[in-house]
Amino acid sequence: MRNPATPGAIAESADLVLPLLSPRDLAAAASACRSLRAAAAAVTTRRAADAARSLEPLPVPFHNRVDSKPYAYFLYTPYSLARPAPGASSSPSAQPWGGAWARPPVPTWPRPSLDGFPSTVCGCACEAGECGGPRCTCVDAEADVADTGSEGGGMGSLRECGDGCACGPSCGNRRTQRGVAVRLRVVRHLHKGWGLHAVEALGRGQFVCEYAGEFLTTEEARKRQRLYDELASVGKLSPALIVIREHLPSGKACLRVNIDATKVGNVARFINHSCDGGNLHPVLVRTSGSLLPRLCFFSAGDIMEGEELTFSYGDARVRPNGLHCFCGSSGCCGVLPSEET
Ligand SMILES: C[S@@+](CC[C@H](N)C(=O)[O-])C[C@H]1O[C@@H](n2cnc3c(N)ncnc32)[C@H](O)[C@@H]1O
Repeated sequence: MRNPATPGAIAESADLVLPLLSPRDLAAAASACRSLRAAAAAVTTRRAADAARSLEPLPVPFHNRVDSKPYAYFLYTPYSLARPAPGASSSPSAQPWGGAWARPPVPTWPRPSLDGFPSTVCGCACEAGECGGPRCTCVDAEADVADTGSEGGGMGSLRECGDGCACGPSCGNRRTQRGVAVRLRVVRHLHKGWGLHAVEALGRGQFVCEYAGEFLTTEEARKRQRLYDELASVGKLSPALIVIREHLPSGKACLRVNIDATKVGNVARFINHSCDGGNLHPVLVRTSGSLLPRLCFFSAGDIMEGEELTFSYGDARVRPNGLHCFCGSSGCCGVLPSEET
């Protein structure tokens, strides 16, 4: 029988356990012995190599020339998750990240029901290649953005095929459903924390990523926002809770969607604010058969290799404890817009 105290046996067990640990617990384990220190260092290196932990078609590495943080810790989801009902099993609290075993790329298809509601079975029955065309019932003639690269500011809208449609994963009317297919990296900034950058040049109107996280009720979103504001004001947290409001032509809010990517999210949680509107165009995507819309980002214009990806978080309301904005744009308000809950 193998001696469980030999370095080989320790390394084997470490590879099962260490990827589940938070950075603080990983550091504690590393201080126990030499073998664990080496195993923990390897986990850190692998975490820094892919923020998306093989859950996207391409890896998204961290890059830090500012301080010694190798990566940001959070749980990854490629698509938004409905928050479990009170009493039901809660959202995951740990997820293996940085193990030596090669995880087979997770298929981005079929996606689970995005909003936790049973999918209504409406959809199109187009012939192959006809989805998105004039006869496709998934296309909304009223939608204001066929041109998702419009630079007019505001939020665009788009309709895509979904669960109830006869088409499959390669359908041309599912541009936002195949994960992050452009090369990105997460770069450390001196004053803004992490930021998301393009590693390749992007053309205008290209799909970049969805803003994925936990769908929250408004009550829960308000509760979390209060806590996040407190922690952010003392520099202990970079919150990533976004509130989307859709308005009726009358101007009255008719739909509010809260997505929190702070604890569970995807690469979009690293997108910083820019007072000039940034280079990303937010688009609400409705998928046939799903009740909740998804927030997706398209490039608002041509984007250069290496450029930081940003969008406007909203209008800055000057609050005494509002965070300082470091977007660097010529029209910078000086204060980061904060969510009015
Ligand atoms: C959605 S997160 C963006 C990623 C974040 N920088 C990080 O390190 O995880 C939003 C937070 O990023 C920071 N941030 C975003 N845009 C900023 C800006 N223009 N100036 C200063 N800080 C910014 C603020 O701390 C804000 O609460």
